[in-house]
Amino acid sequence: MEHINKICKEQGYPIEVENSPILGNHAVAARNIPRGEGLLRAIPFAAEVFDSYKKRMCHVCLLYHARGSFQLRCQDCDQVYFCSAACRDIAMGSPSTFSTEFTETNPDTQDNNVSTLNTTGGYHAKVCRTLRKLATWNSDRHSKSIIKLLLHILLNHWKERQGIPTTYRAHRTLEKEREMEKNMAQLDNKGNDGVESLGQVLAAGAKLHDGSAESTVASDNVSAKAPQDEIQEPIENDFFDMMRLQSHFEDWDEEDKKDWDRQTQIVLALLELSGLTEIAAGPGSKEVRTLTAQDIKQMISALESNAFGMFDRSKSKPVCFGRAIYPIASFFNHSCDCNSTAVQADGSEERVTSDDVLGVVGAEEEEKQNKFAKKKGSKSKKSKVGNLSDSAPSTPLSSSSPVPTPSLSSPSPQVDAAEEGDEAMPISSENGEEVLEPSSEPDPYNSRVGEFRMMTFFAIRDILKGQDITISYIDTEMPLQARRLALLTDYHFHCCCERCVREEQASAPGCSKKGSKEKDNKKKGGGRGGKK
Ligand SMILES: C[S@@+](CC[C@H](N)C(=O)[O-])C[C@H]1O[C@@H](n2cnc3c(N)ncnc32)[C@H](O)[C@@H]1O
Repeated sequence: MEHINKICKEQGYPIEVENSPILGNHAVAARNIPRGEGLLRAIPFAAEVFDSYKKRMCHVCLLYHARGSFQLRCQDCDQVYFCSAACRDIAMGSPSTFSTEFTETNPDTQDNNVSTLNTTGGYHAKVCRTLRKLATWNSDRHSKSIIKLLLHILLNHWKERQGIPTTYRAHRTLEKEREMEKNMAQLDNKGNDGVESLGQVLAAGAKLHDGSAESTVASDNVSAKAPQDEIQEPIENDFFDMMRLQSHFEDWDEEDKKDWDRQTQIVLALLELSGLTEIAAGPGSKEVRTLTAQDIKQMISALESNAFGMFDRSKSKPVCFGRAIYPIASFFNHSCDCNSTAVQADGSEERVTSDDVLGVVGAEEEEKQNKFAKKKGSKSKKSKVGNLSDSAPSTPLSSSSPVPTPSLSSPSPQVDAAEEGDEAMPISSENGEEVLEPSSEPDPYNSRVGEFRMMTFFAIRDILKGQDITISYIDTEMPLQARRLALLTDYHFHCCCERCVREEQASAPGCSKKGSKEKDNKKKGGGRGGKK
């Protein structure tokens, strides 16, 4: 974990990842952290939308269109949709290439000043055929969505090996170019009498995007600033961080294991179709090795236990429309009395701050705010991560924290429910749903478009140096047995957090019979199988 700790330190994040035999990899406080301080910003290594929502999510910046569907798409596979020409060009390659002269008219946007830098060469082509095949495969939607996520993880690893920038980086390059363009236009307007020199203008543009301006966490006083106060560069993990995530394949039910044994050969064949069956032999290694069936099962199991849900929170009940994997965020262990929470950006205009998360609003004030939000027709500007439970707790998690419980979500019943739910709500332009016309597309150069579902963690209590930093994966308002059953069923572990131990000891001492009670319940039909 040394390299992750180095990155966190360099970027001013007050966390470290430690390893212990009992807790595995887990986040701890690198220094004392006051309540409300930002802990981390992270970008997904890969994200995947459920088939039935594919037209609503931009495949590149992960912007979700809550009211209808996007129009731009790959016409060959019809599996990936884009909010803008810029996002499409990042995935599919752009018709023009970068030159010092900015391009003429962009045929899609009719915008004369938009340059379409070809940063990626269109990596989507590598998986296009496979996605088309996968779409016609008669398998359950859960398996298909996990396989799609796996495909994109391996595609992103291939991109890493080719030196192709991540979609986030490519998007930032476009933003930077746009900024320079604006600055140059400004200079033109000022003409020869302009007060600023070309050098000054370009330097200003570059400064905006070299991370230093956005990440103004002072290197000499790291603790003085927090991600919620400044736009701090998020952590982008690599493939081998993903490979460090815990897998629980061995704990799966026999039936689930057999299911995946059968599907693994098909998965390997699909990966073969995209030339994605090889991975680097190790971090930074130029040598490669071929993926085995065991690798695939371990990775699928790791995705099941570690992926976060992406939720549409514009509805009265949050709807899960896909999964995203943020390796560093998955190192946060669970506690039923957690000390941090996470918020997932959803492309709304304003950035979330700790005030949004911690601001204790009285019931009356809250009602007023809700009314106001409804009146404006605006959706919530923040999207609390996860929430396995559709009935997300709106009441305080604990008396000291008014924060609804975030949680990891991949193996949740609600994920399936969301997939099912969409059947009743097909997305098409014919059924009267809103389709974004190119003219009304969001500005593709606005970094806030989609936000890449950037996840921000905040401390919801004071955390002392060396203490574990925890989030909650489930609704912690449930009683002990129900909490433990949920964690065993969906995450395959027996929770021994302080609160569980305390409550257990209050009723019957000892936390030694690891999960026996919950396993009994599960056998009696109280829980779901490993593969959802
Ligand atoms: C999302 S991962 C967290 C990172 C994990 N510790 C690792 O090494 O990759 C979730 C897994 O961590 C372990 N875990 C997290 N919270 C725990 C807790 N309160 N009690 C026991 N195990 C826990 C379980 O194995 C669980 O499946």
